[in-house]
Amino acid sequence: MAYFNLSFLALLLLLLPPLALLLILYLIVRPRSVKIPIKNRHVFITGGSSGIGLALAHHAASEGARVSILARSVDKLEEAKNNIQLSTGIDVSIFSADVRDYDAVSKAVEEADPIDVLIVNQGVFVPEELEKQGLDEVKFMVDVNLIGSFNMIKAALPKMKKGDSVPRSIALMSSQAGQVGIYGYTAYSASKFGLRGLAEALQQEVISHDIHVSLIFPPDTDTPGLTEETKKRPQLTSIIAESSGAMKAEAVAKKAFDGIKSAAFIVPCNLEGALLSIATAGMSPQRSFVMAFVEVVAAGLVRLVALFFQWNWYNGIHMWHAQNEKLNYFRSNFDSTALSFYSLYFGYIWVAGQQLLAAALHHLVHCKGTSYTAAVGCGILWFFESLTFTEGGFGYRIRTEHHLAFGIWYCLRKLVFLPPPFYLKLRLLSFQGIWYVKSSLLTLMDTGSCEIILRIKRFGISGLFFKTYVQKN
Ligand SMILES: NC(=O)C1=CN([C@@H]2O[C@H](COP(=O)(O)OP(=O)(O)OC[C@H]3O[C@@H](n4cnc5c(N)ncnc54)[C@H](OP(=O)(O)O)[C@@H]3O)[C@@H](O)[C@H]2O)C=CC1
Ligand SMILES: CCCCCCCCCCCCCCCC(=O)[C@@H](N)CO
Repeated sequence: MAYFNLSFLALLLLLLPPLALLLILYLIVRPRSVKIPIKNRHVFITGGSSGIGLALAHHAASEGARVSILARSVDKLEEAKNNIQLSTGIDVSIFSADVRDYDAVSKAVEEADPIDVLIVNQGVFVPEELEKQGLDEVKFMVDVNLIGSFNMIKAALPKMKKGDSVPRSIALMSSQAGQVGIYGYTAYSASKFGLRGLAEALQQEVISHDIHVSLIFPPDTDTPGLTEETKKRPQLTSIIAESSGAMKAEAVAKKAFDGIKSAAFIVPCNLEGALLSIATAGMSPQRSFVMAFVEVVAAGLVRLVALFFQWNWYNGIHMWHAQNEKLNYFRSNFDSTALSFYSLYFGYIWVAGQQLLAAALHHLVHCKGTSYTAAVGCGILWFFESLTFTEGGFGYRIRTEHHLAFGIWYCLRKLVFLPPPFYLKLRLLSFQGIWYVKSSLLTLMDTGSCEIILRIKRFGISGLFFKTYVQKN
């Protein structure tokens, strides 16, 4: 009995602090939780003719809202209007305006019904390193994403304040790149970080009018905008952005509306987004006492996870540059016709030396017999290849086997000895592999002094291999 009482007491003592914290948070979180209705309300979406905005419009219509969309292209607006009407039977009002043009935006708001839910979603993104990017593009992103949002909100606010006594919402489409700066997104991230300042301050200004601000943070989302973007996105931007995966526009729209309806200030869209939101909670309001509890309790741990992400990203950036340096070295050496064979020859010796050194170091550090043998084996194969490169058949026989052995050894080495990000390293590896094959072929073709016969031959179960036979004229 006494034993039971004691353990009961211990349990109570253990539970008391978290329960007390929950209670305190329940009492203090501000602004208070509120529900924003969508059905029969007027939802106005900028950038509603494409991608996430279009998915938001569909979603709002399917929940029985009256929907208006604003964008520049009338054709795209008409098409969106017809699509939504066809699938939901809801009539959509369309407004053609550039958010950068305050007068045009005011006119649209004037013509529209009073707005209950304003979703400022328009956005443009042209990723590039700042050094290469034109200032016109920087200004373009800041103008459309940030100043355009100011124009829209400033135009809509007076009428929104005067509405009936039902809670209203202003939602802003940010991006996970608006929570953490990402390589290639200096201007884009800045424009989206700007929205956060706008939103935090605005919430304090409009709370007394029962208007509630939401900030939505999607990861990469499959939209026409993203398709365009990925055509010119720096490889590193993609590698880092991929840490958060990709979503469908409909899924983002669903998360966005869940957030808007519960008047959440921060609206993450996936698991990484939830982590990111806890890591960057800062001084943002939090209406949910449960989420507030998670933020308080998990803060230290999530910060640690964030630092691991940074570790991963900076390693990726470092490796990418190292790889690029090698690439440039070979490229510049391959350019000259006379030197091309020799540079390839020296290039291989150089790599062979590297491999042998790596193998030796590896052995010193790990003392693992098998990987040592494989590594040395590969190194020797590299070396042989470099010696026999200009001799024709022999070199290429070795090359085939060496590629297989090298590939397996490399994968094993990456898998066993180098922890995350495995996929990142594999990417760089395949990048390197493809480059080796491509550049050697290109060089040989460039010289014009040799005849190339490219044969694809199947080796039993080992798959497809490229064999190149070179003969000097
Ligand atoms: N796709 C993604 O990976 C992610 C996107 N986001 C954000 O989501 C939002 C929507 O992106 P997404 O759906 O991919 O983009 P899309 O390019 O597919 O669509 C953009 C929409 O904005 C409109 N628009 C663009 N410029 C203006 C302007 N100056 N004035 C008025 N309307 C304009 C476009 O119409 P028109 O050209 O006719 O004007 C279109 O309707 C953006 O704010 C973006 O930053 C956030 C995270 C990830
Ligand atoms: C505790 C820490 C957890 C960290 C998880 C971090 C994941 C961050 C990835 C950032 C992805 C940015 C995508 C931007 C997409 C976008 O806006 C463009 N496609 C343009 O539209």
